[in-house]
Amino acid sequence: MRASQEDFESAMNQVKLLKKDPGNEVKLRLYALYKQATEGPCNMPKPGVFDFINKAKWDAWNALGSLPKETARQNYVDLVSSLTSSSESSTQVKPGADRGQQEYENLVVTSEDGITKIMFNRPTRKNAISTQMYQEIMLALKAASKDDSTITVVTGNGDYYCSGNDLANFTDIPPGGVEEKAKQSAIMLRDFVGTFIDFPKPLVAVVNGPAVGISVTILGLFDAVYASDRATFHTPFSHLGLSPEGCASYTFPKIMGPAKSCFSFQATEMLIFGKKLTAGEACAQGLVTEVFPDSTFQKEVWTRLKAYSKLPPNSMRISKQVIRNMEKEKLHAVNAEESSVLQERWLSDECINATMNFLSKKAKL
Ligand SMILES: CCCCCCCCCCC/C=C/C(=O)SCCNC(=O)CCNC(=O)[C@H](O)C(C)(C)COP(=O)(O)OP(=O)(O)OC[C@H]1O[C@@H](n2cnc3c(N)ncnc32)[C@H](O)[C@@H]1OP(=O)(O)O
Repeated sequence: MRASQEDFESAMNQVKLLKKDPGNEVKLRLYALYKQATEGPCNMPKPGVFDFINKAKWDAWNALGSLPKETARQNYVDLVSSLTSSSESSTQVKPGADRGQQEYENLVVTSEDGITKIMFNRPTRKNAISTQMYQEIMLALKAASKDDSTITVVTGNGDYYCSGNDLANFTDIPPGGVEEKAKQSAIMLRDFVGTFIDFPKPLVAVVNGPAVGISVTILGLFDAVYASDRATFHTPFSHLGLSPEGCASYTFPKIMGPAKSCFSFQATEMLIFGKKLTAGEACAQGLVTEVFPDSTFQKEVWTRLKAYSKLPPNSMRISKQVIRNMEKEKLHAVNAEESSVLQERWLSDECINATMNFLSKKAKL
């Protein structure tokens, strides 16, 4: 069932009654979804760079791209519902409380109905993963592995699931120079992927829109992947002078390969030639569990997840161990090898030129 006009209006009223200021990121998101739901794609001229407030609003609305009005209305209702429930029955997880520091800057993490939801929250950058965001995702996963929830879900805010590594990560060079940056990044990447390999509870990706790069490769480490039919799956490593990570060099041929072969041309077409798959194609290849029409995606997926979250948690955790443990050692070895190969790749002319072309706006995928 989609959110009706009545649900939408009721959500608008609830926003006015919120006891706690939800913060600027969420307010911008509410604004953008409201505009998209009522007027469709952004139709305002872009404000000047010094008109900060209107520029931020325009960016947020424009970032929703061609998201259908009905989906925006549903997302608005879902967001308001998560805000009202987080201030009432559910817990808005604040890792800062554990760490004695601030909340996540690039994620919205909520825990409700036995499900911890980790939502990428940089919609104006298509949820590209900055260095800080890699750290926040690792922290959020570690917290989720110990909390009371039964299932952990990863999803994206806005029209994208995630556009992969933030290419601006290449510009933040420490005093030790680019070699030092590559070394630190390889360690970070290995730890990041390792957190997914070792994650002890059922881990589900709710892929709300296009997914790129590392956000695609790590899907092979999830226990279920539900995708909207707007989602696409793209690993343009050769276009960027890179090579696969996230254990995809091992998991993708295994997932996509025909039963009698140790090799899969579908996997190589994705990982070497950068072929972008539609959600339907990714499902046919086994990378996606099930595809849903975008208009009913959120409703159907969350109804199903809520039912799954009521299953006995220990049984689910043990089943995951039984299914995954035999592979863990191999996955850690693959992860170490992929990270070490990338450490070299990041210093190559092919990678540096491709990254600079993107950052100087000469090229997109
Ligand atoms: C020295 C070594 C350092 C290494 C550090 C690495 C650390 C770990 C690495 C792990 C390995 C990961 C690999 C990958 O993930 S590879 C994939 C990388 N991703 C991309 O190449 C995507 C690039 N983005 C695009 O091509 C397009 O933006 C996209 C097709 C995703 C969307 O296009 P669209 O036209 O719809 O939207 P915009 O381009 O206008 O996007 C809005 C703004 O967001 C910025 N953006 C989007 N994606 C990224 C990104 N991945 N990195 C940085 N910025 C991104 C985009 O530039 C727009 O910004 P402006 O509004 O300022 O123009």
